[in-house]
Amino acid sequence: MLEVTLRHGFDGFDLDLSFSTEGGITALFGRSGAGKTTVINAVAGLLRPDMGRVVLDGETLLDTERGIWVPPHRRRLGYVFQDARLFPHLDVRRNLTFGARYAPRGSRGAGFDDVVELLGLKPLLTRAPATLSGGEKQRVALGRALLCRPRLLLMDEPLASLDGPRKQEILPYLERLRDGGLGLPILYVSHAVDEIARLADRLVLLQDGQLKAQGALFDVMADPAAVPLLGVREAGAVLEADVIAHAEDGLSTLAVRAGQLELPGVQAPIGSRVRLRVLAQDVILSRHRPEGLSSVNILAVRVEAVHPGDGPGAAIALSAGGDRLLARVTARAVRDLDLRAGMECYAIIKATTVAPGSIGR
Ligand SMILES: Nc1ncnc2c1ncn2[C@@H]1O[C@H](COP(=O)(O)OP(=O)(O)OP(=O)(O)O)[C@@H](O)[C@H]1O
Repeated sequence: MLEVTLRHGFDGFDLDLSFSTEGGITALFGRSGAGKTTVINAVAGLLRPDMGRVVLDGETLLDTERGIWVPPHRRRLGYVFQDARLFPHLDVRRNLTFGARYAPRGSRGAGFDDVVELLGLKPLLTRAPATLSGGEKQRVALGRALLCRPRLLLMDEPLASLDGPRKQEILPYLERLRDGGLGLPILYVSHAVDEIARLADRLVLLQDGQLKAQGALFDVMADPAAVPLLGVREAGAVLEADVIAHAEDGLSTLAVRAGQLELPGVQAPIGSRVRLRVLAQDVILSRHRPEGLSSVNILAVRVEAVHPGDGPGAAIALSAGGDRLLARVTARAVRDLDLRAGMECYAIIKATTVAPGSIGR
């Protein structure tokens, strides 16, 4: 749907990359200064790169070789930035209808009522921006962007200025947007791995202006080569699970491909599908099925690859009945357990976080 090739130099910084998306939410991840905003600006038309090509749904927005450059206001893109940038003198309703003015005549997409419903804006319509919380402001900014009926939504760190609880408040709305059938592709910049693990369908990893990995979220998150980029504490697989039962003691049973897991604090209803984030540092490997452990979350796995790190650690790519997992163990454990590709062993999962929502489109 979106193809991006860019080359651009600032003093002391060179951007040179190429990636494509396939709809859904594509997260652009990289540490500060990796070039994420530069990419967004080039796609938006706010930056004219030295060389590049941007094609959206078959329409060329930029092609430096052929001298094509569509100005920003003709690109039909929506933006949501870190700060909501609402018009302070207009109430929420008028901020929203301002967006609708920019919708091309006859364009298809969500209408006012749909957007108000999707983002839960009804109680806010008569409020002034100054009276809204940060999360509420971002919901209005998102609504305004949707009402322009863009072909692509660009979101640059939309949650970065929010505190933890406000972030949690807005995430379900972004999930609704992803799953709600609008079919609007989103390029989503973030340097928060938890946010990306929860929201993204695809992941593009940047470092120092270069592309380091791109692909389906499940694949990139479970790729041992991505560990240094994501950070050893944040790296870990994301997988889908079906909620099967909730027990009275607070544990819920979830099914993944390789078996069942018992997890606390699962709010999602029985029958729903959730995302599990399993940090690499929360996976322990054993050659034999362990017995008498306090953890009941043990899956039979096969070692796919052993990826030594620069330090004392190693990342181990695992297949759990087709789901991908990632474990981080010491180089000494690799030797002692004689971990090799193809080996069958057991993964003990110490902890996971659970997010509602479906993926796998
Ligand atoms: N207009 C500019 N002039 C000169 N250098 C720039 C300009 N814009 C960006 N840069 C440099 O390009 C590099 C990438 O910046 P960019 O804002 O794209 O990174 P980022 O990944 O979005 O970072 P952050 O997460 O901190 O926002 C940085 O080194 C930055 O200083």
